[in-house]
Parts: sequence; C-alpha cells; structure tokens
Amino acid sequence: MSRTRPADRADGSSDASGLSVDGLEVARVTWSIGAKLIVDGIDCTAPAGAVTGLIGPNGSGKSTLLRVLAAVQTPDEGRVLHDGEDLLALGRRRRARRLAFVEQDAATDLPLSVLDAVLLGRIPHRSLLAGDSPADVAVAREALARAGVAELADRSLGTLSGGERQRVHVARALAQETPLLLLDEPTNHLDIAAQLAVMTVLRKLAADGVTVLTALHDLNLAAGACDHVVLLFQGRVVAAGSAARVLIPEVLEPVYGVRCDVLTHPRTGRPVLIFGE
Ligand SMILES: Nc1ncnc2c1ncn2[C@@H]1O[C@H](COP(=O)(O)OP(=O)(O)OP(=O)(O)O)[C@@H](O)[C@H]1O
Repeated sequence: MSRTRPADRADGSSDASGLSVDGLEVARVTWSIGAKLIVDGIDCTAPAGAVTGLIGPNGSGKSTLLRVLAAVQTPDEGRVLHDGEDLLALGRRRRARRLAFVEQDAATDLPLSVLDAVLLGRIPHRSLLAGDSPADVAVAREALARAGVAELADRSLGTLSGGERQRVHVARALAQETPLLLLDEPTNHLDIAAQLAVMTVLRKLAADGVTVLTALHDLNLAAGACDHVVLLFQGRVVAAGSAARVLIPEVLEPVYGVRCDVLTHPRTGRPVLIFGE
C-alpha cells in the first residue's frame, strides 16, 4: 500500500491526499440530525507520532466529529481509516484495542474506585471471563501515575473534584494502550499546571508513535503543544496544517470574530496568541 505523510495545508477544504497515511485519515465524513447538517463532508488527517489539535468555536462540530471517529455515532457517509484500516468496520473489541476515547464530561456516577475505573481500560486486552491480572493492575497504576493522580487510586470515583476526575479519565484511556487516542477537551476543569502536564503526557505518547487527536478550546495550548492543527467552523474544515500556518490572524479572525495578534514565544519559538483589542 502506498503511504505518505499528509500535506501541510492551510487552505481550507481538505488535507486528505487520497493515499493512505500512517495515522488517522478522515474522508468525506458527514453526520446530520434531521435536516441539520452538523458535520459536513470532513476530510482531515492526524499523523501518527504527532499531537493534532482539533479547534473551532463553540458548536463547530468538534465533539460530534470525535464521537463519529470513535464510532459512538454512525456517520451518514464517509470513511475513517487508521494506519489504513477501516475503523468503522472493526468489531467492538478490536476497535477498543485500536482506539481510546476521552469524552467531554464523561459520566462518573459509576460506584467504582478510581483504580477499578482505570482498570476498565484493560478489558479489551484480556479474555472475557478473566479478572484483572497483576499486570493489568500494574498498567493501571502506571497510567494513574502518568496522569499525575497516583494518590487517588483508592478513592471512590464519585468523590473526586472535576479536575481529578478528568485526569482519571485520561488515565483510563492511557491504560487502554491503544495506538490511537481521541480526546475531547481533556484539559477541561484543569488548573494551568495540570493542563500543561496533560499536554506533556500527550506529547510523550506521540513521541512513542501514538496518533493523538484532541479537541482544545485554548488556542495557546494548541500553539504550544500541537504539531498539527485542524480548524473546524460550521461543521467544515476551514484550515489544517502546522500550528504556525493555521494559528495566524488571517485564518482565526474571520472564524472567531475577534482580533488576534501573534507573538513568538521567547524560549520555544512557537506562536503565542493574544486576543481582543
Ligand atoms: N443530538 C443532537 N441534536 C441536535 N443538535 C445537536 C446534536 N448533537 C450536536 N448538535 C449540534 O451540533 C452542533 C455541533 O455540536 P458539537 O458539540 O459537536 O460542537 P463543538 O464544536 O464540540 O462545541 P463546543 O466547543 O461548544 O463543545 C451544535 O450546534 C450542537 O447544538
């Protein structure tokens, strides 16, 4: 099979090349409810070994697209490939070994300890009747440590703060040990140190070859941590490419309707955005 890295484009409609890429490839994905088109023929890629930020104003379709990619919602049409394999055609168990999904404000009313909640991520890796092995528990504890919440292992899930809960959801996804990770606003509810820590975890996963696609509202987090950015507006991709090509006033101002200035970070050289007059 022919493979290529995705083109770096900031020209609007699409960055899909028509060839299979290492990583996630989304082609013509559409999802509507009634007569309302929510995701409108989306083409985009998220390269393997990179963190891709999915950005866009409220209601632009980020969560819906992620839910379709995670097969939580079935698209009206379109294809979703990961490393050339059709994700939507996979059975549940194989898909759960392929992709983990951290939903926005995921349900937490399960009467579980934090460790047991993270161990749910191990289910796709063991036989149906087997319990948790010591190796599963070790992976779950390691995932909690990577998410920075090892000390919460024995707490009841329902007693956690919003930020603690969010990090436990990230840990559950890490424990799933999948080559594709989809996250919807994983930095929601987190203080700035915890936000940066989560982005560092995602960058390390990408360095290990994982395909990471994460919805983000904070464009400076995207600027600082994403290798690739996909900008949605009204259910369509309006720009895709490197942070330096997408996070620019010419692209952002018409979409967000606010003035934007771009500085250069004095230490990293990455873009820093300032909004408003
Ligand atoms: N089941 C549904 N029924 C009706 N409208 C829906 C449904 N799901 C999504 N929408 C609408 O689709 C649009 C896109 O929603 P979505 O949650 O995907 O956007 P988003 O970019 O994630 O927004 P936010 O940044 O506010 O989280 C919104 O206008 C939303 O109201």
